[in-house]
This record gives sequence, C-alpha cells and structure tokens, in this order.
Amino acid sequence: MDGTTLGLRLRDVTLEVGDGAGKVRAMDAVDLDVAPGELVAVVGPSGAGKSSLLAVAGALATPTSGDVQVLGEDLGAMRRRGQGALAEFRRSRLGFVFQSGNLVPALTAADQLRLAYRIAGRPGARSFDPLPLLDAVGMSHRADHRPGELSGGERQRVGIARALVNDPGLLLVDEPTAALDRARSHEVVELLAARCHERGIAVVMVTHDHDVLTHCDRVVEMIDGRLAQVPDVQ
Ligand SMILES: Nc1ncnc2c1ncn2[C@@H]1O[C@H](COP(=O)(O)OP(=O)(O)OP(=O)(O)O)[C@@H](O)[C@H]1O
Repeated sequence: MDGTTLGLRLRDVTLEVGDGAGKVRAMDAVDLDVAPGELVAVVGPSGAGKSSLLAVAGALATPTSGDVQVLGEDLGAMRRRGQGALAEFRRSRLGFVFQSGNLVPALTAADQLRLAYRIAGRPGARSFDPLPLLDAVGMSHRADHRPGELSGGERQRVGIARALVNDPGLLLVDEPTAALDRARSHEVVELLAARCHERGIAVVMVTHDHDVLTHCDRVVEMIDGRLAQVPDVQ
C-alpha cells in the first residue's frame, strides 16, 4: 500500500434498509476518509446509522448507491466478483472489535487468537505464537484463562488482540467501552489508539462514550444517516 492509499474512503454512500412503508435511509450521502494510522470516532444518537456505517465499511452490507473503497480496493467491484472475494478480503485485511469482546466462551485467551489466525488463513497456523500480541495488550499473564475468568476490560483487550492477528489495514470497532467503567474505558481506547498509530491501522470506532473521545484523532457525528465533522470536541 503506498502512502496515499486510504484505509477507508466513502463517497456519497446511501444505504436503504427495510421494505415498503418501513423503508429507512440508514445512511444518506455519506462521505468519509480515514487515513492509515488514524482513529476516527463516530458518535450520534441511537438509530442515526452508526452501525450501518460499520457494516458497509466492513463489506457486511451492500450500499444502495455510492462508492466504498477499503485499503484502495473498490468493494463494489469486488462484490461483482462474488461473495467469496469479499469474504476473503474481510478475513485477510479487516479487523472487527465488538461490544464486550464477543469471545468464544470455551476457549482460552491464547486459543481465541489461534482460532482467529487459522480462520484468517494465515500461513504457519501450527507455529503461530499468540503471546506477543497478548503481551501487547497487557494480557499475556492471562493467556490460559477463559472469558468467564476475565474481567470486562480484560475480555475487551483480548478481543482487540484477536482483531489484530491478521494484521488488518482497517479496524472496525463497535462500542468497545459499553460494558466498562470509566478507568477501563480509557485504558481500552488508549490501547486502541496506540496500536492504530504504531501499526498504521485505519480505525473507525462507534461510541456513545464522550469521555474517550480525547484519545481519538477525529470525531464525526451521524444524525439521521448524515455525517458531519465535530470540531474541537476534545
Ligand atoms: N434491517 C433493518 N430493517 C429496517 N430498518 C433497519 C434495519 N437495520 C437498521 N434499520 C434502521 O436504520 C437506522 C439506522 O440503524 P443503525 O443500527 O445503523 O443505527 P445506530 O446509530 O447504530 O443505532 P444504535 O446507536 O442504537 O446502535 C435505524 O432507524 C434503524 O431502525
């Protein structure tokens, strides 16, 4: 990827969901650029279209119109090559972090990462060592713990490490602090920002938590499907 390739580029993206009288414009003429190594927060009221934006950027939803480029790849063109191409792109180039970690209950922290590595189709799955990544999120001492034996903040940190196993170019993060207290929320978003800046990952983070915006490079607000920059929210 050259220096000018954006992590995410949305142009005039509209997404209509539902049918007939229930049809809703979840995204309305949205433009957004996210550079490599930039953490952009998306705020806005419930139902504004924030999750829809993540779904479109993550190739999980097809926009009604407009252009979506991820890491220089046109998702529309990729979709025309087939769902297999999109799924492969998602597995190999994108990372997702969900509310409360979304971990597999039966697996240890280390095995969560091993499984993700295998699913991502990375080479040498047998010899993959999850410890450096767990260490990077301050969790190597909990490598053998299952999610039920971890705190909310610890689960979220494992979720972040898991999202990084495929070395994603674009990380999509949905309400990472929803289950956390204030101190843990800061810790988790600080960690995301550090990883984003160190590794040059473009990050889009949906949040209701205005406390953590100070760690973000830029904040945009969605209202009724439309996106606006938020000046000086920090
Ligand atoms: N499958 C669907 N069918 C009909 N309407 C939908 C569907 N999915 C989303 N919507 C509507 O699209 C709009 C945007 O939803 P979205 O989930 O993107 O909002 P959000 O900003 O993420 O909300 P929240 O903060 O509550 O998670 C809402 O009005 C929602 O009700």
